[in-house]
Amino acid sequence: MAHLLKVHGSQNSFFILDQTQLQTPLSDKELVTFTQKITNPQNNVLNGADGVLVVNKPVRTGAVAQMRVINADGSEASMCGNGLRTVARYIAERDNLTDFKVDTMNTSLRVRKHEDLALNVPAFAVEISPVRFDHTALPFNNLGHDRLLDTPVPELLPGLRFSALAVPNPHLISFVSKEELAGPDLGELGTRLNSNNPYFSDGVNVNFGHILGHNTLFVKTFERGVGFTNACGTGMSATSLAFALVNPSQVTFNEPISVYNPGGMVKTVLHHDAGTYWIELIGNATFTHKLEISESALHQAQLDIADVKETNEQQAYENFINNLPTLNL
Ligand SMILES: N[C@@H](CCC[C@H](N)C(=O)O)C(=O)O
Repeated sequence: MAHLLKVHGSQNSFFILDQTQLQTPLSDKELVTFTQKITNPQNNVLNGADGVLVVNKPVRTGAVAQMRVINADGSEASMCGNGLRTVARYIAERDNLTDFKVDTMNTSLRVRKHEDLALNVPAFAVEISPVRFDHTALPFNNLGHDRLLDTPVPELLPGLRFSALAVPNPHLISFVSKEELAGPDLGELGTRLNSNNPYFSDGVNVNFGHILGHNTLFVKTFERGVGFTNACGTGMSATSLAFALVNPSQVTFNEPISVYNPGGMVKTVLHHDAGTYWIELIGNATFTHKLEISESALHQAQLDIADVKETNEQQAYENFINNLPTLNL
């Protein structure tokens, strides 16, 4: 029997599949088919998910494992911040570690166990880097700019200003009013830029940030390969850095920023060392269910789940979010 975990970070939900525990790892084609099926809520496996996090053996010296991120539509992302926290916890418990490195598509990133976010809400801190601003890193084209930093871009949406950061997955960010946050713009722009369009040829994660105060933000994300999500870890990290660069008087580096999102709250800490930006993302790593499935069912993407066990961690997470301050949004 193979084991899967259903997990979430700020209710950005995933299945974790540890390929090192299988007799035969899934091929890339099998991973795509399996992900598209198990994440689809209509297939009734725990209401689907935003993606599958695949754990493999490390590929770089110094890392203890590799994480691959398969989005719900089968595309592969270079990074996933909420997902990395849950994979960090999985590996920490599997290998009895507290501070180590995990390979992602472009680089190895440091992860470490953090004090619990609240009673019985385990938390991890993960490095988000490298950060790039140039249009080749996203990539974007045909907008008449090499980089966007609080730049009006009427081709995208008249009246809003945009910043673009790769961390290293691509993020487009705009700081908006309460009314704009609640309106249709995010869904329309996210859908347009993740379909065939002249600007973002590989699609882009679109984040609307709403400033709540000093070092305090709300972020809502339309995620590439997924659609609206409860939270996007790399999106909240990129939006935190854009917040500091666009509104320097409202942000202190090296001190936690509280980032609220539709699924809860995380902390980010901005660093600027030797001319290089990097971000620490701190938040819950919650395991909600353990599942068993035969290896042959996995390979054939047959969702014959042999057993599902609830972990009882979700209640503690819900207590945590019920105790967050009420936001006037
Ligand atoms: N939700 C993730 C980001 C997942 C990747 C994204 N869909 C992409 O294609 O870049 C996060 O928590 O960072």
